[in-house]
Amino acid sequence: MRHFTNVHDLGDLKAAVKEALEVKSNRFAYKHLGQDKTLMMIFFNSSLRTRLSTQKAAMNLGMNVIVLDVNQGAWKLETERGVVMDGDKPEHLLEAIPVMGCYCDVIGVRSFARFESKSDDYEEKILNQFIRYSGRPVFSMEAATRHPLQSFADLITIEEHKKTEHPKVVLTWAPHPKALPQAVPNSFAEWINQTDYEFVITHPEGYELAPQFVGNAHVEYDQRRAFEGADFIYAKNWAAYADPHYGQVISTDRAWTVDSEKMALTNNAFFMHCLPVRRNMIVSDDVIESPQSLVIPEAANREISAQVVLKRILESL
Ligand SMILES: CCC[C@H](NC(C)=O)C(=O)O
Ligand SMILES: NC(=O)OP(=O)(O)O
Repeated sequence: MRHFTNVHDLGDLKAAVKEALEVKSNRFAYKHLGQDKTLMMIFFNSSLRTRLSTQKAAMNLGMNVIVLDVNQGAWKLETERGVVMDGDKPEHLLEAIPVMGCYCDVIGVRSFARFESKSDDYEEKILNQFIRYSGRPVFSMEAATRHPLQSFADLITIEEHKKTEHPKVVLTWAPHPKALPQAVPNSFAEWINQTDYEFVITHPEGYELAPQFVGNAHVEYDQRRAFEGADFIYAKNWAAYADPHYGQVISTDRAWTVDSEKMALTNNAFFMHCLPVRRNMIVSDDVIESPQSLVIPEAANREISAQVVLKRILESL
């Protein structure tokens, strides 16, 4: 595998999950793969889980790791070609990217949607420049439209905990005071649509995700009806995608907060969230603290999803 940016890069998902569970049970068995190889992790945005789990995965594989927070310590980067650089940005991405590629063997990039241009975001303008100009294998640590390392960890977690072969999985919007990217819900939908689960997406009108990600999922505007009989509840906030409200918060209705009363409508469902989560906006304290909450094992599986991705990239070098 050269690059990892979406579900299709992993090929057969059942095989990928099987490999992940093997790695999970013997995670230090592959140190030879990463010997004398360097991972460079580049962050345009904040991170806790991705930063720590991906570094841990690289160390499990014997890799050296360099972490760069672009907006803290590096030069502010111009990303637009053709701009006269007489402002506050002393360096262009088109030099910085190949330079960074000189110092490593594999590059991970986090670059969220900027909500300035839907086309720039949905064409993955920043991530694709790293793929085009770094000369190295590149994987997404959450880009503008997807978060594949998270979605792979989510799938591993569901496969580890499902009680039926074809569980009902519900992706529910929940309120948040800030305009958050569509990357996590897009990616979760893209991955779950590749499974044979029953998949329902529920959100207020106006929060429809891009059709390419919704796929064959059933969209239900009545959250309570969506929760009926569910086996997994995956909560996440996202800003509006549809024009003219792209990137905007059009609701902070806390009637959509996931609480025990709503969870009682489900088939004793597990609760999932990628974290970080705003308690009592997205989910009530008692639900995220309940025995049905998988948020911690879900976060732990980020080390495993990253290790499988890095392992496959190293095997292809
Ligand atoms: C993993 C989630 C990262 C980011 N969350 C925030 C709070 O910016 C998001 O919603 O995409
Ligand atoms: N879920 C996730 O990617 O968390 P961070 O944003 O903390 O990396």
